[in-house]
Amino acid sequence: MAAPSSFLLWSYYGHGWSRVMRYCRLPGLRSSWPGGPLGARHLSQEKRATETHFGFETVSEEEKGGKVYQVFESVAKKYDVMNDMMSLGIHRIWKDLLLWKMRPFPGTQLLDVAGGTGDIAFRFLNYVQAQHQGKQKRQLRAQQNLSWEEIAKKYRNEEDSLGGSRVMVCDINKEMLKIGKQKARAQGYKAGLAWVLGDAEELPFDDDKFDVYTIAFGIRNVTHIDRALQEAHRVLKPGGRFLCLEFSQVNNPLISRLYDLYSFQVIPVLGEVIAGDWKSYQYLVESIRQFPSQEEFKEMIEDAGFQKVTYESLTSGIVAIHSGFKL
Ligand SMILES: COc1cc(O)cc(C/C=C(\C)CC/C=C(\C)CC/C=C(\C)CC/C=C(\C)CC/C=C(\C)CC/C=C(\C)CC/C=C(\C)CC/C=C(\C)CC/C=C(\C)CCC=C(C)C)c1O
Ligand SMILES: C[S@@+](CC[C@H](N)C(=O)[O-])C[C@H]1O[C@@H](n2cnc3c(N)ncnc32)[C@H](O)[C@@H]1O
Repeated sequence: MAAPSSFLLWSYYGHGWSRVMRYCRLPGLRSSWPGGPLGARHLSQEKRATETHFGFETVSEEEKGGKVYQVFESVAKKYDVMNDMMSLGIHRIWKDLLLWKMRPFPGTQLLDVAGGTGDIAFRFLNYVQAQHQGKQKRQLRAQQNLSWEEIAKKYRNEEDSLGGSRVMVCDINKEMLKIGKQKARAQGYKAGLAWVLGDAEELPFDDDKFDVYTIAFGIRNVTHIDRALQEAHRVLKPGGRFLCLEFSQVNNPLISRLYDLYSFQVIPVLGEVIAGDWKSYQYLVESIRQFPSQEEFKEMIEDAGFQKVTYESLTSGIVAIHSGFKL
């Protein structure tokens, strides 16, 4: 797993800086909050039930799911390369940090919602396998008198190499899952991994089923974030943990200004050049500005019933990891 770079350390400790500029300050880019997850209070009573946002566009709630589906259907093939290009690989460090925060134990049952092309799931499998192998080696060293057949058997047992841990990747988009499955085959991930097509707002699982629920860069795209959070709470076992990696609010004015310039001037261009898709990357940067701040999102997680809710801002608040427990 990659060690945090000096850039990351700079950014990691940047989260204490003052939050001065809350929203995008590029002229004409964002003059109002068109009914965001918390901003619905700006809409009339009548509109509140039906309207939401898709980037900076106001759309009906019925329309939003279809539009989000089209975005990820369109970007699926270029999704991984775009992430490396846009973030110069920094998204990998954020995802590693999510795993380090999770610290899964042997036997952890993980549900990765909006799991897309499997980035979190593969990291989870690498992590639990490394942990389990380390533990097995220590045990083998302690049991000096095992025969070589017994030692070889321990190494061969694929399921056992994960110590019973499993990850279920759930995503609403067939194309993203297709790319994820292809990657899993190519990289040799098989044991302890399952894929399911499903909506974060209506998860196809029983109550109290998972130890950990993760959602990385997914919840921003969901129409009813409150429903997705309630579903996360429902499917977690008592004692289970919710972890969300998502874009958040930058609190340093200078970095915020550069980040806005980069987001609006560079990212759609990269989208067009690499993926032939300006619009989807315009949606990406707009949807980031619509998402609630660290504190607002923390409140939403608490409203869904989670306790001990905390968050950590990374890279000056470009992203944050929120954590909560079902107690
Ligand atoms: C459709 O929905 C989606 C599609 C997807 O593919 C993915 C997602 C979900 C998203 C992810 C999994 C992660 C995606 C990552 C990002 C959106 C990028 C996050 C951004 C960063 C980590 C870098 C943050 C940048 C700054 C703090 C500002 C620094 C910016 C600059 C120095 C450049 C300022 C830009 C201008 C003045 C405009 C003109 C510049 C140019 C034409 C030159 C172009 C420059 C570059 C390409 C270099 C960019 C530099 C960086 C990326 C890193 C810079 C690092 C530092 C300053 C330390 C999804 O939902
Ligand atoms: C930016 S990708 C994140 C993929 C992956 N978690 C990662 O970190 O690279 C967002 C994913 O959310 C999925 N998604 C959007 N709305 C969803 C919903 N209502 N339920 C489940 N997945 C959804 C999309 O299909 C897409 O695969």
